[in-house]
Amino acid sequence: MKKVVLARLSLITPTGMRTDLLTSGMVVADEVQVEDGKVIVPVNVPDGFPGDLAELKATIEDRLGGLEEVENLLVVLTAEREASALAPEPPKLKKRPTEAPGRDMRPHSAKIPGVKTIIAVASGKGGVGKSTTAVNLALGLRSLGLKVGLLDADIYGPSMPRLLDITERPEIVGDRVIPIEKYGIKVMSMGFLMQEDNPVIWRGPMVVSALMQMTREVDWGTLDVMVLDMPPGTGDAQLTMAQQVPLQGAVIVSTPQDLALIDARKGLKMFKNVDVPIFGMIENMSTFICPHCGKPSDIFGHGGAEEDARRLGVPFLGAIPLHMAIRENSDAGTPIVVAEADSIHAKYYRDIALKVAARLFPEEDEE
Ligand SMILES: Nc1ncnc2c1ncn2[C@@H]1O[C@H](COP(=O)(O)OP(=O)(O)OP(=O)(O)O)[C@@H](O)[C@H]1O
Repeated sequence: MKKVVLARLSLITPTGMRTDLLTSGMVVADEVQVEDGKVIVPVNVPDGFPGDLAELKATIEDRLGGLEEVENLLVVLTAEREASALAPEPPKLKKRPTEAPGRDMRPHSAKIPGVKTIIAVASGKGGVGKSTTAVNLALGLRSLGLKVGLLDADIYGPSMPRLLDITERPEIVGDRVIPIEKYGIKVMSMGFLMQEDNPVIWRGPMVVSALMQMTREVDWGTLDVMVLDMPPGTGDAQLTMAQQVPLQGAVIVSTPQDLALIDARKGLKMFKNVDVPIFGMIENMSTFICPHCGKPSDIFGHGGAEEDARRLGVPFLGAIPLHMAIRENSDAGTPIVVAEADSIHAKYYRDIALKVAARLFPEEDEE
């Protein structure tokens, strides 16, 4: 079956290219996944690709979709270069278009059907616990009775398969991917589509079209809120995501160390530049609680993010201590908000979720 798929791909020469998809290296045979009628085709779009991405995707879908054995097909466009360079309409203006704004002053047209609100969880640098925060925040929002989706857009190292212990692959029905449900939330991650030993996505920033596929071609159903776990950092890929996804707001995760705070400030600036409101900063790994004696120690200093948030005029959403139980539960794929729902740590996350929900749904708060 894979041979037939590859043979069909070898017959496609994209407009403006001299050679077919396989010869040009745009499709690498080992990266094409074929399993029980499910076919995933990652396409590496080269720098300066002369053709039309939508047309290319449609051609591949057309040629492969006609095969009897292909039940589900997903064509994922990826690129080695700066994501912004491949944006469908490269954003020239820093500010979003202002025509037909909603009551939150964001354009209606950009909304994803069924998805009421989207919030980004971002960090200025890697390893500060952004994904752990995103997943526990999502579950905290769920515990408030909201319908929640979690989109792992951290294409450099998608962590949701590990943090939520998800090993199955999502179903593809028609041309829509069905997100995986875990602990009452709907989850989608590039990590679900890629094999661990086949790190196609890690090679470089993903093109915007791949993110668009994850937001718009996934069957999210009805969501009150989608939590978007952004890639760490403030580069072009992140900026493009912040521009292309209709975000209601962003939260920035930082550790108390100065360096992380300097990076966090870059994150704040990035969202401000594209007119996305900052809901606030979260200080992660703030105080170390000794698992033996329960004594708190401020290993990295404490309160850095809180002071910084005050200075920068953005809300401080809360501090999460550095605690073994948080890490152990993360590693076991059972986030602390569900694993130890009555613990003080789960409460910290739920308190943050409450503040975020109050910003997302202010009108319901007023009732
Ligand atoms: N409050 C905490 N207490 C203890 N361990 C934590 C805490 N927050 C995160 N961790 C641990 O720190 C490590 C990094 O966390 P995580 O993967 O969430 O970071 P990240 O910022 O998303 O990383 P990356 O930038 O690599 O995507 C993980 O092992 C996680 O379990």
